[in-house]
Amino acid sequence: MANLVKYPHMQQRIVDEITRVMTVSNKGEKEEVQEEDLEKLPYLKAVVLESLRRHPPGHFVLPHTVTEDVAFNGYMVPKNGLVNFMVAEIGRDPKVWEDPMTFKPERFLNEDGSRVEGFDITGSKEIKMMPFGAGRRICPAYNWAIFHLEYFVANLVWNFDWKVSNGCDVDLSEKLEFTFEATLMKTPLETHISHRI
Ligand code: HEM
Repeated sequence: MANLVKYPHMQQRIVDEITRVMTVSNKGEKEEVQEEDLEKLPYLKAVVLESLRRHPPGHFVLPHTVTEDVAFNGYMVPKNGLVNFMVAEIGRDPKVWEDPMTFKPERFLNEDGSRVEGFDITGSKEIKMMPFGAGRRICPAYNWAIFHLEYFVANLVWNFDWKVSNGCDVDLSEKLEFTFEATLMKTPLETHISHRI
């Protein structure tokens, strides 16, 4: 949501995309964006994926241990050695992502923007980002979480216009909160919200 407040053209593109697939009821009321509508909203999905890449809620997965000595890329990880993964760094690797620090949802879309293309969040073919981990211990709720992110962002933006508060800017810098193992905004988001008619 912070990126959609900072970049109003992205917020508007989601609204336009929803407008194309939604109907207004015969009472003139807006319908709620439903689960079955979400698959017709590729730009919305791209925004959610880009958020998970650029601002993964956890910068690490749960710690794992190796059950035997493992030689990997010239390193030896001894049996029972604790291994963690730099989730945020993986998603911001300039060797893999062009202009990685820029919030650019289009990177997940095909050329004409009609679908999310060539990307597998489970990392079963290749790992370019892993906000939910990867492999056997991947977050079992990853599909559920993505569905809820799409559902909430769609309805929040469809019903309300989110703008920066007077005199404020959106600061996207992060702070790690080890108590909850989560990443929070260093400066909490302040917005002005009005009903979208
Ligand atoms: C955006 C939301 C979420 C993110 C980014 C996320 C991310 C993660 C990550 C990184 C792991 C560790 C994977 C690993 O160790 O390799 C994990 C594990 C797990 N997550 Fe999530 N998660 C999310 C939402 C949820 C939700 C909503 C639930 C439950 C309703 C959930 C349940 C679990 C469970 C049970 C595990 C442990 C799996 C295991 O150790 O086998 N997660 N999640």
